[in-house]
Amino acid sequence: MATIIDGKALAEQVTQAVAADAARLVAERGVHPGLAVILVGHDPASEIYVGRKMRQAARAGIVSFEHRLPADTPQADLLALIARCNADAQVHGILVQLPLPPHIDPARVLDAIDPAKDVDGFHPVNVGRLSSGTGGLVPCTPLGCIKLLETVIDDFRGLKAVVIGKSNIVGKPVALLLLERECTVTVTHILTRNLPDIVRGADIVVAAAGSPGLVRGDWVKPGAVVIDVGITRVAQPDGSSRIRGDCAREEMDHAGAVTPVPGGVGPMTVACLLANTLRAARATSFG
Ligand SMILES: Nc1nc(=O)c2c([nH]1)NC[C@@H]1CN(c3ccc(C(=O)N[C@@H](CCC(=O)O)C(=O)O)cc3)C=[N+]21
Repeated sequence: MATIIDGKALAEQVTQAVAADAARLVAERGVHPGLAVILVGHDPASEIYVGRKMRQAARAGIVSFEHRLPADTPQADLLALIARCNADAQVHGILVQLPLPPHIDPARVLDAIDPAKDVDGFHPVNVGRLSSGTGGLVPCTPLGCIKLLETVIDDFRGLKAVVIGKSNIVGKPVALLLLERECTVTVTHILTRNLPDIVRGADIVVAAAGSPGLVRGDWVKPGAVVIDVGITRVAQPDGSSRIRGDCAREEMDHAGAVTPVPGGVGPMTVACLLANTLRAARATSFG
């Protein structure tokens, strides 16, 4: 039977470690870690995620500053708010929840965030640092994937990793993190030919296509480790809905280890946001 990697439990460990470090930062340096969370509009999923981030931040001793803006907020107003957060010494991390309404250019918004406060790791400076392996803030979901993998893999060197999905938020950065650990990395996507055959060669599979049930049991080599990043709400015949990942979980008994959905990558994303905020807060009190 495949090991089920408990993302919720690991996220709780990370959150507790952040809480301990945050308390020390307050006691020793008088720095209280602060996170600005900016939500534009009323996307129901975003409201839930933002609520979860603020609740976990509070548990870790991070002060959050919530900014809820109407869906028709002009881009210039959002940029002005970001400029104020950049200048605010109480704010160490800035998160602008995505997706943004269509009249706002996400690239302009991400460019406006001070790279030192970019706890999502989406600013071009941090993207560049990740690609050159020079220590910027790393996107939360990819960081969570690596921490989950580290619970079952000691030595990544030379392992074959196949990433499904090439987004800037997950696919590309997780591929870079695996490459940094000296995996042999193949990045695939929806137009990749013979995808099942490519996945069959993998020791590590990171499924981040957003396509529920895409990865079937016979795509996965016995003993492989499968990280399921997909979180899709799908309707059930009885009218209710449930969350599904990108992997057909019931077909993965022969895998070495798999992450569940929910309770896998999702909670780790939030915990890594807290860890990044603490890192950003710490950096301001040195040098
Ligand atoms: N700037 C920005 N940064 C983000 O990190 C970001 C974002 N925008 N926009 C949306 C996505 C999505 N995201 C999730 C966070 C937690 C769970 C999570 O905790 N999921 C639980 C519950 C799932 C459920 O019940 O809905 C789980 O998988 O167990 C999921 C998804 C962060 N995102």
